Amino acid sequence: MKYISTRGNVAPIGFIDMFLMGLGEDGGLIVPESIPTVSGKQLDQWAKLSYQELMFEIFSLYTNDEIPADDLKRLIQESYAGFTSPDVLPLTTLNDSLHVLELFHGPTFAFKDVALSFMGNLYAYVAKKQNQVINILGATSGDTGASAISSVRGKEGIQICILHPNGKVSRVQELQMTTVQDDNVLNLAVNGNFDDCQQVIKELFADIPFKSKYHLRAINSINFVRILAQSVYYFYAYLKLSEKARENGVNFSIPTGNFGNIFSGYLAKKMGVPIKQLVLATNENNILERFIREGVYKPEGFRSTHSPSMDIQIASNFERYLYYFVGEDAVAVTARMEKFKQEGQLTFTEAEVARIQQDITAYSVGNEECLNTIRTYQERYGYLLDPHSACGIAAYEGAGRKDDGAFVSLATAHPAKFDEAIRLIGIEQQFPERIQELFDKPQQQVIVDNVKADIVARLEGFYRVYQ
Ligand SMILES: Cc1ncc(COP(=O)(O)O)c(C=O)c1O
Ligand SMILES: N[C@@H](CCOP(=O)(O)O)C(=O)O
Repeated sequence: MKYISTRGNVAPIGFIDMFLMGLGEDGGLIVPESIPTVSGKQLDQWAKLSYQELMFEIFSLYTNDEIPADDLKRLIQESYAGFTSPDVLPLTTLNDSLHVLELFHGPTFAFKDVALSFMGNLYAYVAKKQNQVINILGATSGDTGASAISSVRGKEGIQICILHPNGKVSRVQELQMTTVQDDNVLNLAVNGNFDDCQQVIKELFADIPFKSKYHLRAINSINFVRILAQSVYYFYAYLKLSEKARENGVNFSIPTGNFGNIFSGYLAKKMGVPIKQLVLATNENNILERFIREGVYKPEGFRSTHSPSMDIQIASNFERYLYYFVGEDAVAVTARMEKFKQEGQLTFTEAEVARIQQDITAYSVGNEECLNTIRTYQERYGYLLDPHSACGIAAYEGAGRKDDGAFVSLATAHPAKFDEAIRLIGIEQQFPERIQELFDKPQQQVIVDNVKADIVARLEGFYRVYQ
């Protein structure tokens, strides 16, 4: 298996090189040259596998044996040892057709741990094998940063800098990132929003001399390994449902911001998971919903919502979807992305919108609707949703076709991470100990304006130069 760029100007590379490259050096996103498929028979044979065993099988289709099987198995086992559920990702049934896949039982209580616990270990493995310094640069609206820091803090050969929007993450997210005292961690709190942070890091990844000098590495979903690791939970959810529950197929409702969570489902479907509907849930930052409903991809005023991790306008993985939408034609992707850069928007024809809607159904969730959903599900099922997971459920309620098989709604964070919203509906929750203890710890972060030169100066003072 080789990997190429959506813009067509990266010579095919192997798995480890793809992992290290992160963003394509031509500014595109990395995708596999061809997507491996899994037959129904093979899927059935995987039904009894543990999460770790399933992940090993799926990754083996992509790694070209560049990581010996025993090493890959060990890395996977170690990555999920810190998850608190024996199932890693428990599937909770709320009613005959609605199931919630809980992706938040990792060290930082959000779904990002599913991929990043593994990626942290993989970076440490590569650093050791290749005697490399790994300088990680990431942008976060709160969860990716906390999870990435947790996965590499104190690890030899790795430095990590995370940019987050100052004052626009939840209190717990901020504490999770900034109470880490290890020397290999730098938190930059940027006076701006998540899109500003993401813009800066994408520019730095596209600056090849800078990237090479520091050997910059990505943990965001621009890195295909993130997407691949997240695709595993779609297989897992499908296989965890009883044969009876999934006899008419399976559908997913997916809280989405950077398009990574849903793109992983799109990939799993292309690999052979018999998924019928992919329902994309956004909050009031609904560029993706407008793209799917109206065929206009255009950022509009940023809003702070009760689901701050999804307060995103420009979605990284949109380009990966575009690549498959235009028939894996890198020239067409480049032309459209160039147009987007020039004109600030992309429009799609009616016929194209109809095709997009065959792939994905979209629903945007207002702030009040988000809170009402949390309240209703607490009353109806005694189940406390976090505001992001509530967007997924609201989208299932508002846009899912219920007569079309089982529905799995992805629960992407623990409600304790977003107590600001939970309190608004009058619910007082007990925090898990690992969250409660954060409130007594000192914080370390550097507040910077959204000025690229200032951010670069901070990075240059922090990263080790690769010799
Ligand atoms: C809790 C939570 N849910 C959902 C999402 C959406 O995921 P993605 O941006 O990968 O689509 C994010 C991050 O954006 C998140 O942190
Ligand atoms: N919600 C994310 C935003 C970054 O997205 P990523 O999937 O590209 O890492 C976060 O919590 O930081």
